[in-house]
Amino acid sequence: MSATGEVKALTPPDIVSHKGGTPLVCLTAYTTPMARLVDTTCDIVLVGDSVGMVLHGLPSTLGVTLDMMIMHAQAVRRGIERALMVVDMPFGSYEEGPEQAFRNAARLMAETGCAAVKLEGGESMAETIQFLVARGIPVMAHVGLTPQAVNTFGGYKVQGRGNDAERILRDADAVSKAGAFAVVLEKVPEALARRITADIAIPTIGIGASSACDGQILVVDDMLGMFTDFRPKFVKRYAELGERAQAAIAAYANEVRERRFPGAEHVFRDQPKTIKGGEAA
Ligand SMILES: Nc1nc(=O)c2c([nH]1)NC[C@@H]1CN(c3ccc(C(=O)N[C@@H](CCC(=O)O)C(=O)O)cc3)CN21
Ligand SMILES: CC(C)C(=O)C(=O)O
Ligand SMILES: [Mg+2]
Repeated sequence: MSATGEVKALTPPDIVSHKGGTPLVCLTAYTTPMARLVDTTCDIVLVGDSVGMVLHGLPSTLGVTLDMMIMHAQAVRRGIERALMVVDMPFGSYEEGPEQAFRNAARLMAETGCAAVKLEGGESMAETIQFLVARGIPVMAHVGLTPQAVNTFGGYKVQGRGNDAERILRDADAVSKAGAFAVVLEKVPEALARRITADIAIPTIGIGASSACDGQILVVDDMLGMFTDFRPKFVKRYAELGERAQAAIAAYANEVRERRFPGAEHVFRDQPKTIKGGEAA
């Protein structure tokens, strides 16, 4: 807290300082209320393009637009005080080249107040990352399983097994040298995650990449048991909010059908009772 009572927000250099130290705690959020819950305990809040699958029912992240990301990021911004807020650049908004990436990343920052952007890709995106960082846009990279390339991979498969490990290592090294302040490592074998984490200068944030990483990230709806369309091996359910919600909805339906809801305490009468202070019930 500062003298004005404001909480100091974490910055990309604060995140880098965790390299090799206390693991970074990261979760997604797409709405103001969830951002408030996550902000109190997490270092990084990611407005992920997973929002398309989790909240909009899309079959992949490929249909997510920049306007969708801006709207969710604006909502999340209102719920954040302390955590570093990062927004995913959606498919098609950065791959053409550094200029396109800068134009759209600048829009994300200007219109949402986010502190950084995330984009998928390794060696092939190094030039773009360098271009953004040199112009004041902090970048989080994302290598290994990059979901926007699901059609190229032929599914959400483990990346970097066997001889393929060198490719992921080169990708992680390239984004680190290009100036990214952190890199998400998704669905890679533990030994490779350990090697990359030891080799590169920036924190590795794992999702399905073992505890060898410098931090962890999950989709918050997955770990709360609110998104049940698929359940990758790397997700641990810390709650079953989906089941709890289903049970509450069923209880409401029963009470409505049996005329037990609304009850006397939920009903307005013709003559309001005057309560002390003059407020009518
Ligand atoms: N809710 C949610 N959670 C995520 O982690 C997530 C998204 N959405 N959307 C964007 C990407 C997609 N990701 C995914 C999606 C599916 C699997 C998955 O089903 N994996 C299966 C095996 C699939 C295969 O081998 O083809 C698994 O059991 O891990 C993994 C990561 C990670 N991201
Ligand atoms: C799972 C994280 C890393 C992500 O990219 C997303 O939520 O879109
Ligand atoms: Mg994403």
